[in-house]
Amino acid sequence: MTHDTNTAKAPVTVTLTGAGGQIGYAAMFRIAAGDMLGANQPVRLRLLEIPQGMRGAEGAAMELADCAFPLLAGVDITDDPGAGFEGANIAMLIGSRPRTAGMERGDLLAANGAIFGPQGAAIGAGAADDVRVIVVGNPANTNALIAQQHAPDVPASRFTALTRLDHNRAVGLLAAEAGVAVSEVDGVTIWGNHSATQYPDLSHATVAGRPALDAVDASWARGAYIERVAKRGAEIIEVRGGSSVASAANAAIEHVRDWVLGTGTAADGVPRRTSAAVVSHGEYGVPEGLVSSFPVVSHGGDWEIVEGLSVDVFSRERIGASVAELEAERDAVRELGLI
Ligand SMILES: NC(=O)c1ccc[n+]([C@@H]2O[C@H](COP(=O)([O-])OP(=O)(O)OC[C@H]3O[C@@H](n4cnc5c(N)ncnc54)[C@H](O)[C@@H]3O)[C@@H](O)[C@H]2O)c1
Ligand SMILES: O=C(O)C[C@H](O)C(=O)O
Repeated sequence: MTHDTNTAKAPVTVTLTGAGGQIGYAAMFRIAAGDMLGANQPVRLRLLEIPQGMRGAEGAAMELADCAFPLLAGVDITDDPGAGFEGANIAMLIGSRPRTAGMERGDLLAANGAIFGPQGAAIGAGAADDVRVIVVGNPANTNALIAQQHAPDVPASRFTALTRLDHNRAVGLLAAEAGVAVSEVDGVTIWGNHSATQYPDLSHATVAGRPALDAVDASWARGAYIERVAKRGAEIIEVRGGSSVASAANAAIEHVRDWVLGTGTAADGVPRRTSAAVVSHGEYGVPEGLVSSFPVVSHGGDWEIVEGLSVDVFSRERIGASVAELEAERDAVRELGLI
């Protein structure tokens, strides 16, 4: 019989904003079960809401208690960002309005952008020294930029935005087209913004060990595929009648898990890559400071952009278009006085 040593480790404090909403609800039970930080890592959950969302968060906390998760060291519920981020090691910024049919994610900038400055400032004021922030609320990249700009004393590399959902969509759709298992797909990259301009790039992807562009029709890979991945969020809204929830929660959990525990290596010893929106230092010509999606690996608790991949003219144009949109969003939030 194995002896459970969970209690020997200090709990990690995970702050979830929007904990009374859909994605928060889908995420918190998996986090408390150990899916994000591992089966031996106790967690303390901080549920941060606005007053209207407090009952939802309270109800969810009651259900958490009813699960009696051995790893759950405690749950706090608050509508005060200062208390919500105090000592936070992981901050998952989900709370904000989702788009509805007919909207682009960028249309949420004015409605949601104002949330992220005060939350960034509260993270800067009170979070733990090792805080890692993932922004899920849309438009995620630019909201992450806003939060980061309000926390000048926190290393910029600790602010990220979620494009893992796009990455997972891109992997799933490629596997289906090629008729292989998801586990046989490697090297897919999402570049740019979590928006309709994003570029799911198969230039360096492989399917069962062979170049993806040989395994599927290249005109599909550089046409309908890109469109389908980039507009998958809208497709879900259309079919489900509401924006993605469980797949978004799953992607956010995978993003944090890989960030903290590492992306590791495949059986052949090659580092496993994924996609995440991180602050650019000018890699691949993306202007410094923008929060853009890149091919990344993580080890030692830090994301590292995979450099040196060849970028052909087609890819260069697609990346450029998405980055131009990120620049326009940055300029718009400057105009609005949000940064
Ligand atoms: N990046 C991605 O891949 C991705 C994927 C799916 C959804 N999203 C985005 O995630 C966000 C949340 O989606 P949802 O379905 O959970 O929405 P939801 O409406 O179900 O829940 C949002 C919750 O956030 C709370 N909230 C609002 N302002 C807040 C604040 N200042 N502090 C704390 N909480 C606050 C609300 O009270 C509500 O309970 C949306 O912006 C959506 O577009 C992003
Ligand atoms: O598309 C949306 O508005 C929700 C989310 O960003 C998604 O990609 O599913």
